[in-house]
Amino acid sequence: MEILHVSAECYPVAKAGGLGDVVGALPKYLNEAGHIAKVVMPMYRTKFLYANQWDVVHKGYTNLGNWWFEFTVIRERDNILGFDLYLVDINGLLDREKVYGYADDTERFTAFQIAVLDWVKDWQHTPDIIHVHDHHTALIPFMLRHSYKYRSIAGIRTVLTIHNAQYQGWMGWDQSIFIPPYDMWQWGLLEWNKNINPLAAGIKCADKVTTVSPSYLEELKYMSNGLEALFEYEKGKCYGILNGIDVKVWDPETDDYLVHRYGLSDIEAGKAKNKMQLCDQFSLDFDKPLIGFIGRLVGEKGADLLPQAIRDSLNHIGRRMNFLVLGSGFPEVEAALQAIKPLSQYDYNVYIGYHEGLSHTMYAGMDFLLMPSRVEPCGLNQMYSMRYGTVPMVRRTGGLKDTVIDYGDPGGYGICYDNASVGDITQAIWRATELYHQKDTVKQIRKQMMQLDFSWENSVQQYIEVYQAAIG
Ligand SMILES: Nc1ncnc2c1ncn2[C@@H]1O[C@H](COP(=O)(O)OP(=O)(O)O[C@H]2O[C@H](CO)[C@@H](O)[C@H](O)[C@H]2O)[C@@H](O)[C@H]1O
Repeated sequence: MEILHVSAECYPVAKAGGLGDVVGALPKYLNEAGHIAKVVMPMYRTKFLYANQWDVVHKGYTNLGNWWFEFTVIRERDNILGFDLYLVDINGLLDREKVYGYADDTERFTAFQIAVLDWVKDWQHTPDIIHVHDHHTALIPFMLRHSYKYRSIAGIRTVLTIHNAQYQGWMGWDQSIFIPPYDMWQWGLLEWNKNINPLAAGIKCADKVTTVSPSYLEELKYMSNGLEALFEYEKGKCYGILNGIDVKVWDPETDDYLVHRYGLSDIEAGKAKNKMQLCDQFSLDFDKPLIGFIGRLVGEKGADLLPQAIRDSLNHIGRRMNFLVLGSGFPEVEAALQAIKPLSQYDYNVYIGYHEGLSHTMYAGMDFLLMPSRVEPCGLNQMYSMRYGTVPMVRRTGGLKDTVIDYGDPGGYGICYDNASVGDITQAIWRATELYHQKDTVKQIRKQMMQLDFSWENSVQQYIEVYQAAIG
């Protein structure tokens, strides 16, 4: 089978979050399973672009409403990612450094999707499946099926994976001219609540829809930012498949970002060295448990609860632990986290921004990773932390519920709580502080977590079954 992934992110080319990790790994493991998987994404101006060799494979001329533009498709020459990688260049729209966050994101991603379909239409051969990810590429199933100019390729099957249903790419009907002329009888497929809703259109039009964990699929039926009824209606074609992690990238024995690498045989010494490095760098106290947070500082991740939970812990549990936060997002959350810094007695620090290398050192050097998410479609951080022997402290939701068992339960290894509230987080922090001093239990938990299998092999088989079902 040949599968073309269309995505806004792909690690290490461009990554803003977990979507990049998944699209950087899944195709590689599909190829290893004997299929042909390729990725096409926008040609942002990132380091990866300048560091590698490319061939031009296609040049096209097309339009977004009244605006006509040229686009170029290039392919990475040496297959260094383990799959064919194509980038689409559209001057004026995609030639930016960041993935998202521009006022014209709707134009950027709609033009990207049109360019991709124009290219596929003119390609010498067609893939069996076009696999799109999140709302940035979710108009493709509609356009492929109903825009007149893609009639010759309308038979290609489509799969949509939802990594995050909070963001849906809403467009006003005044922007409908962006979509290449289509069968007007089908306008209802684009619509949801009086707007064009690309994610909803993708759910309606894709042959199969997947979410990134089984629990998240269930949750979407009663909590999906307005799409609840649609998920209930379309449940027959939806599948929940837990993400894997790229165990080649995320391996404490070989991780290039780590100065002190370690494996199962020297977990304690390895983690101690990494913790020492973090404590030196961020003026923290090595002897106290180190509890960290890595991620986008947004409501979904429960990041707004962190400042109060940290303050309450330091005030009420006592200064028996350290905190280190890495992330960026809502300015008010960033400011509230910065405001704790002057109160630190060598037990709190924060790095505002995105830092891939630091995240790896943190997974290795922390004792605990806090994830108080309100919504967590799958969550990769908890799986990375376990692979690095760091105990996850998660709210029971979505993929967190599917991957972490409380250490108080049979076979358990993590710390779990039910509510995204300051009280529950503080209680979990207290439990972590207590657990930290049970050295033998911690050693045994670390060993157990590092041996858990979160590799892609299992999930890849489930994707293959979904593709086969889509092809019929
Ligand atoms: N400031 C920072 N510096 C360095 N690295 C940072 C960082 N902030 C985040 N990261 C990294 O970005 C990734 C975040 O992945 P997640 O899966 O936790 O969340 P995200 O919400 O982006 O993904 C969505 O898609 C993924 C993939 O399907 C789902 O797992 C998830 O639940 C869903 O919300 C991790 O690799 C993390 O280390």
